[in-house]
Amino acid sequence: MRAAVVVFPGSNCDRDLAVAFEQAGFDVTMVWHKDASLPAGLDIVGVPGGFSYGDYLRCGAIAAQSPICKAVVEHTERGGYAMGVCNGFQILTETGILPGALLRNAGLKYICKTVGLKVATSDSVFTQGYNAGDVIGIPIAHHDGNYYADDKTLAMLRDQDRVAFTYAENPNGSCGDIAGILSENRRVLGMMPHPERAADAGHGGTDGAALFRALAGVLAPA
Ligand SMILES: NC(=O)CC[C@H](N)C(=O)O
Repeated sequence: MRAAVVVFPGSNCDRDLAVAFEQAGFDVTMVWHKDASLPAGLDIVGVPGGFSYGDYLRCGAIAAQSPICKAVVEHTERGGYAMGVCNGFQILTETGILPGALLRNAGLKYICKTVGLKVATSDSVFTQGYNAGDVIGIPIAHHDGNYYADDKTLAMLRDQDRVAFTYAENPNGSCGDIAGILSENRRVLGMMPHPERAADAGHGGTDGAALFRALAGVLAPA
């Protein structure tokens, strides 16, 4: 199984995401933002957290214009799997791969703590290792994690069962307590909390590991 992790100037969770993929059994290739293509035979691309391009303009806005993001868009348009964590989620919304936007936290402060995350659907390759309704402990670390979408988009996400995770206690003002969403074909996940920071006993929590294990279970060659 092959995963790629995109690296932007300012990414700081790229290695963590790579290790989480590796521990689940993926071979991982790091891909630089200036590369115009993804490795052949890829099973999933990870867009990591961090401060791409210093968060200038808007978090993820400049990264979304990079050569590699054009390749990520094409990969998802072909039905390829992708997941974006934190800044990666911001980038996926800026590319238009996922709907909505991440605004400044309602309290205008950077928040770094472990939060209770409710699994809203187990119907995806990312969340099938959990039961809907499970509350898991996953760290957040962001100042722009306030998910916004207009009412029509929120209704569509709910109707299509595309809300992956909600916050048990909303830390940032996100519409509908939304912490993570799925694409229409359920093959792209964007989430603000960091499952790769709770994927190993050394992290102090392992609730994120089931996400990577589930992915590996589905994407493993038969
Ligand atoms: N951990 C992250 O990816 C941070 C994302 C972004 N720089 C923010 O603070 O909102």
